[in-house]
Amino acid sequence: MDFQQLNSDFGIAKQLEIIPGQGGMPMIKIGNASARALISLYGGQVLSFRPVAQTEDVLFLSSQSAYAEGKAIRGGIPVCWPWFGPDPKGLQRPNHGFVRNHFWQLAKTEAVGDTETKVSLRFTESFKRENTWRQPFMLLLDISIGPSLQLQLTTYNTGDQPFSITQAFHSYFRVGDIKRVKILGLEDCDYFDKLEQGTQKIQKGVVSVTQEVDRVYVEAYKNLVIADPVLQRRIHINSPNTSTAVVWNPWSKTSKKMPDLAATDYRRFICVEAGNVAFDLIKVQPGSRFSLQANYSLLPD
Ligand SMILES: O=P(O)(O)OC[C@H]1O[C@H](O)[C@H](O)[C@@H](O)[C@@H]1O
Repeated sequence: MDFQQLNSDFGIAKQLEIIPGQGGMPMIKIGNASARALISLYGGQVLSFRPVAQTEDVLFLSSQSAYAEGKAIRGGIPVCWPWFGPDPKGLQRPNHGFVRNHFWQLAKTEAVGDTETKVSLRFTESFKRENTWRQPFMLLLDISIGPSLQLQLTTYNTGDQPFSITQAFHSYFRVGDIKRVKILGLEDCDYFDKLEQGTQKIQKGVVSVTQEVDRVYVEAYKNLVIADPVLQRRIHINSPNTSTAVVWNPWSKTSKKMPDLAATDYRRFICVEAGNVAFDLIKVQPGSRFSLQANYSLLPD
């Protein structure tokens, strides 16, 4: 990786630098008047986002994470595409698709004054991909680092056949104490409980997490809030083009089976994932595109 060339093509003085990160992987380090952020080209993954007034990161990143080709980075916001969860065809292809396990290309960087920095990453069909995904495509991930964190993942169908995808921003949010967190905005929604073979249930009241959870909420609201009384903040998640949301925390027992999480890490994060998951299948016609968007902002609790 030629960091000098990357910086000469994409660096922005006093705002954006491409650095060798963990495992020598290229990472984009951003600092502007609004926030600090770190984005990995491997996985096209935002690893850190911290508005300047905050002492704690908005995102959780595991200190035990692997930074190795073929493995996903545990934390931040992995991109799940072109399927969410296990391989829909049962062909043993990776969980959550393949783009979180490959390098993306840096396509564009831009400073909007000194308060917002924009980065666009590209993943094209010419990249190494699973040989069982043959549909031509191009993915563009637009990231805005400002007072809030904004993501837009656009899928372009560049072939002559339609294809269908599921997808998600698998966001790991840093919380003060999982047992005291409340997730607002899913009240009365139906959900599939993945821990009980997908049994359908109804959410009564706000979501609190006191044990392992793995749920796909359907007809979920576009605005969700994680209320965190310990860090005294609320994380607002807005995702206009989705009708599903996933809530996941592995808790102590399942965490122990995960080599890239420390034993007590489950207390410090919650995954609330905006996406088009399960029955929210998106069909992308030849020559057309679809954008998954999410906006993450903070307010005091
Ligand atoms: O370990 P990973 O492949 O990153 O998946 C981690 C988790 O992601 C999602 O939240 C799924 O709903 C879970 O079933 C899965 O365990």
